[in-house]
Amino acid sequence: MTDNRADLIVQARWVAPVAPDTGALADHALVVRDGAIVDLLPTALAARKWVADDTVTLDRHLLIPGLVNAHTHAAMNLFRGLADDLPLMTWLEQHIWPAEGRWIGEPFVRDGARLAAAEMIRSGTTCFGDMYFFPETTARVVMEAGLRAALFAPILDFPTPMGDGPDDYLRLTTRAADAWRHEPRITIGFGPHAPYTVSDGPLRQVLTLAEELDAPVMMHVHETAGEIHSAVEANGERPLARLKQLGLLSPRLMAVHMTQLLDEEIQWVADTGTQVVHCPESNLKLASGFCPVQRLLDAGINVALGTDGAASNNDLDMIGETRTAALLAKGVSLRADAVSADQALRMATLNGARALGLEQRTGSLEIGKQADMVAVDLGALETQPVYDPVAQLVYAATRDQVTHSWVAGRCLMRDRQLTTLNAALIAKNAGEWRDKIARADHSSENEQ
Ligand SMILES: CSC[C@H]1O[C@@H](n2cnc3c(O)ncnc32)[C@H](O)[C@@H]1O
Ligand SMILES: [Zn+2]
Repeated sequence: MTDNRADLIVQARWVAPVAPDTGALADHALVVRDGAIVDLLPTALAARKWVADDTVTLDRHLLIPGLVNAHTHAAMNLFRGLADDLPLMTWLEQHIWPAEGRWIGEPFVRDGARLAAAEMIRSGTTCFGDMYFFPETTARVVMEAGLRAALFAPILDFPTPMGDGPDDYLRLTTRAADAWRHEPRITIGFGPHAPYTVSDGPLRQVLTLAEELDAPVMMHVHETAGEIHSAVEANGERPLARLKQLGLLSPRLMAVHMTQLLDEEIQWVADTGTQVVHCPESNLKLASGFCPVQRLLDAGINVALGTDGAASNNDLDMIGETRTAALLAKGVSLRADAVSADQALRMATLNGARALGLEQRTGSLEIGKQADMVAVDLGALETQPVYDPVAQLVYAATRDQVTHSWVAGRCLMRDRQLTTLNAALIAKNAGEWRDKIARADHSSENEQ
């Protein structure tokens, strides 16, 4: 093997590596060998230095690290639009949990995760953090799609279609972690659902097992003011204080939502290195509240971005989510410099990878990392003229301008054509699920 052999060179009008430098490099080429990035250099030099099997020239495009959706429930794509315009607990208790009780099983999770995987690839996501039932079914879809994911197996106090209770869920998670430990594109973690659905005993077991297996933990925390009020009324303690007491606050924990935070609590999160996942559109739609993102960033906390599931967002569009995060932070802090375009892109990429424990593999276009990247065509009229490519991506571009996607150097979308998934079949299956679910909903209405 000669030193100058490469598998792929992508020559782009701009490359935004996110790290070590922010901003965009003009007319640069990224060189890939054996799935990893081996060089990033001016295009004019690349042809002299490297010989590649395949060269892709993208002369209107911005090449960025693949977006990292740090919190979603992929299979819930099949519940998109099932229950809208409701607050969190009504939405969950009266609509989503009954629907999950009726429909969740491996076929639902397989078809829902495929629909989500196709949507994610088409909108620039290459890696996601997922909390949902039957995580190994989702893992098989991730492998088929060519994506990368950290899958958090649910832990709850009560029975569900996946198991009888905490002991069952914990057993399933450890078994799955063992089964997938050699697959570099899959990480299995623990997903204790929320402080109000998991009691202290199982939470202590999650902590012990996660440390033993060196696995990440994901939990919905301080999503609404109601969650805090009920906890204080029931146990005289705010949920975050309880998690701190149990020893759960650490870099291993991804605390999702975090809309209700006292100054003292922000300090605990910073001191323990706890990761925060901000889901602005789900928080807006369920009227849950606002995460104080700029205050968290100022305290040195790693803040990642997630869409949450398509049943509460209602899409898995990380470009849209990034824009919402940047705009909302300005409104909430009354500071126009809060969450700049560069910071927003970092939250949507490197911060997500860090939160998921995948920072060594993905999240930026740095030599040695896996070649997880997407190209966005900024040549459209709607994104002309281009003064600052990163600002244009965050404030003006839309997801349909994503043209190419690669994970570990493998192409998942070329010129908007999916290469690993069958879009027509996925859409057909989604329609069949809709018919079944709507028919059942309709007949139960008639019974009442
Ligand atoms: C235990 S699997 C995941 C579980 O979480 C539910 N869910 C989806 N979105 C939210 C949210 O914003 N807050 C709390 N719980 C949520 C989902 O329906 C599954 O039951
Ligand atoms: Zn969620």
